[in-house]
Amino acid sequence: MSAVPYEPVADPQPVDQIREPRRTAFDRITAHREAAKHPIVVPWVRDRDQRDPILRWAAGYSWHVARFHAVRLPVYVLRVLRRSPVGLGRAIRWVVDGMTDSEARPLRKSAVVRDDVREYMQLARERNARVRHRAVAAVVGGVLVAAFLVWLLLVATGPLFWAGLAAAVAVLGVIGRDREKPLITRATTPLHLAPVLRADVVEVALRALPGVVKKDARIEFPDPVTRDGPGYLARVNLPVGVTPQDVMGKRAALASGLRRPIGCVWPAPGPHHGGQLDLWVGDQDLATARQPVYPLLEKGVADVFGRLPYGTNQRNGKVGVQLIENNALIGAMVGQGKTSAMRVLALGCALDVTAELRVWELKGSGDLGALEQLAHTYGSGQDDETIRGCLEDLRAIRAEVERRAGEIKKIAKRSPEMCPNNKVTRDLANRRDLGLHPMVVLLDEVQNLFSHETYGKEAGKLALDIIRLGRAFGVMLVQATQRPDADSLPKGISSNAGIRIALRVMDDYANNAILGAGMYAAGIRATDFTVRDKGIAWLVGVEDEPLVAKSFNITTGMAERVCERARKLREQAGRLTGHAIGATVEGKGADLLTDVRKVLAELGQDWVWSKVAAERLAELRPDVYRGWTADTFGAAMKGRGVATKQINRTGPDGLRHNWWGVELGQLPDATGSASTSG
Ligand SMILES: Nc1ncnc2c1ncn2[C@@H]1O[C@H](COP(=O)(O)OP(=O)(O)OP(=O)(O)O)[C@@H](O)[C@H]1O
Repeated sequence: MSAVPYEPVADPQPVDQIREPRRTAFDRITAHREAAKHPIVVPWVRDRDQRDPILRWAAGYSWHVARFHAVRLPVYVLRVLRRSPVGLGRAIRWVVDGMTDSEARPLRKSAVVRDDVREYMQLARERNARVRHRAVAAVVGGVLVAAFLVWLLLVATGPLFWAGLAAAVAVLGVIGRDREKPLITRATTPLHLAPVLRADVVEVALRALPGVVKKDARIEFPDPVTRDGPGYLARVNLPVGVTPQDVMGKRAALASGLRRPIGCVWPAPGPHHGGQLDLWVGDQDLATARQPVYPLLEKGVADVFGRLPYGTNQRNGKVGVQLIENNALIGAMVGQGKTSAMRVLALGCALDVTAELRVWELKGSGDLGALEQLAHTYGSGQDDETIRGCLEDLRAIRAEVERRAGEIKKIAKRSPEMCPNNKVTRDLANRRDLGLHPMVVLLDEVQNLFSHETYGKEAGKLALDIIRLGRAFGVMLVQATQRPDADSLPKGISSNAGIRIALRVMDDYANNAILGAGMYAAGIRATDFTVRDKGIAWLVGVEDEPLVAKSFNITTGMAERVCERARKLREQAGRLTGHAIGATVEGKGADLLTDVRKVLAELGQDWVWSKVAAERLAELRPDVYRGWTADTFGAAMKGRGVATKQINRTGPDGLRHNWWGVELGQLPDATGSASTSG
């Protein structure tokens, strides 16, 4: 940082004695010229993502209201009929009362009792004048009513008569309505509307925080409280020595002082100095506020090198997460939305056809099952077999990181401009020949891996190596855990994760284990979230400052839809690999291993080269295997746990070749127990 140049001021003055300069017309014009221009059309009308949900809501709301009242129409008719005689009585009474000036009658009586002739005469004159005016109005009204009755009884026939009668009854029903019981039932009960946030309310709430603001300490509002998105922003200069973190640590007490739900109250450091607080108070609790739908649900693709859609913040603004060159750790108590948070990131990766996904959901719930159709490796379960599969995959990924490091080194030597800082770039990732595409490894309920008696230790070491070394080479680990303790989450793993996401956690230990040391003390507390706050998390490492966001709520059905679209995109781009190819085969009602056995039986051999197998499979079931190459076959077999190997045999051409293929002995036996080798 360069030093600020110092030039002595000719005539120094203490600043507190300088008078506020007078603003000239030029100053004011300049201020307007530099002023932020308000948009001509309100932004939500132009933004499809905001406009469509509002229009959809308006249509849905109108439809609900229309149906609600249509069903109750007969009840409304009965109510009006019942009240119409009362209405007739009321109308006659109004006329009589008006013509006799009944409202001033007590005054006239009082004047008579007091023998006050002058006052009585005065009141009598006023009554006569009033009654004269009212008589004119009554005559006009009476003529109109009489004309209406003549028309109704003598002229109107058929539907016109009934319509006229209904209108007359409706008017009388409305006049005779009971003030306690409305004629029309409400179709909705609006939410309690939050009161406007005022500076004095904020000040009272801040002063009431236990042990934060001393009595008589000054609290200032540099700007007036303003409307900011769906809430209010109060910028506060806290008393000297008090920090925003002191307030952030007492969010629940602050919410109590403001008389709002805690999910509406979001204090954060202000932009100008260390004692400034930006208090944003939402109209609605973040847990219940309406959220835009996942933007890539129906169309669009993502880029792992850019920001992947994650969710929305308190202001309903979109929050994206940049995974490339990062590793992510997600932690929370059971059932708060860890897997959903992981899934929303995974869907983004799925929609980048270049990204290879390796998915290990180590609970066995199938929550990430939608990704199976496009994942290079996939496992679901907490049994030893799945954990071992995951470990083997980590070994392969570790080796892949090594290979990529060598590849990058070669490229950097050959043409340094292609990989600045010795890192994978989008251009390098797009080149298939280099194999430097993004590789995203999802490990859900990772505590089941790291605390495994046999495989846990090695898995922890491999994961740590991958986290430390893989970033620059496009390999990223996204892990989720519900137990961030030392046994279940090796220390280096949490401290090396660049992106940390904490949904509701139990205590400060878990909070800091996921978000990083000191976060709880700094007021970044995922302990403040309640059971209702599903999907809401503190995110660290996504922006310069920690932020709160709610992940897009994606149901299993939505995830399936997105993944089906992603699989098609990958098929078109020829980017389906490994397990996904096997899954596609199964999706078309075939079983790869059974078909390979058939091919071997047809050939009368106990081995087959991949190239030959691909051709024979395509003849066997063209709808499933058409277009397969030796590589496709190798990847698909690997996805089924059978690695191809080099087989040195004489072919039908009489020549000997050492090509890749599989042997019958490698295939799992009929009972399904794998006898994998190679
Ligand atoms: N962004 C969200 N908005 C609304 N509801 C959500 C959101 N994210 C998750 N949920 C709800 O929270 C519940 C739990 O989600 P999820 O299975 O992802 O949690 P989890 O922490 O992985 O649970 P477990 O510990 O049991 O695996 C689900 O019913 C889901 O609908």
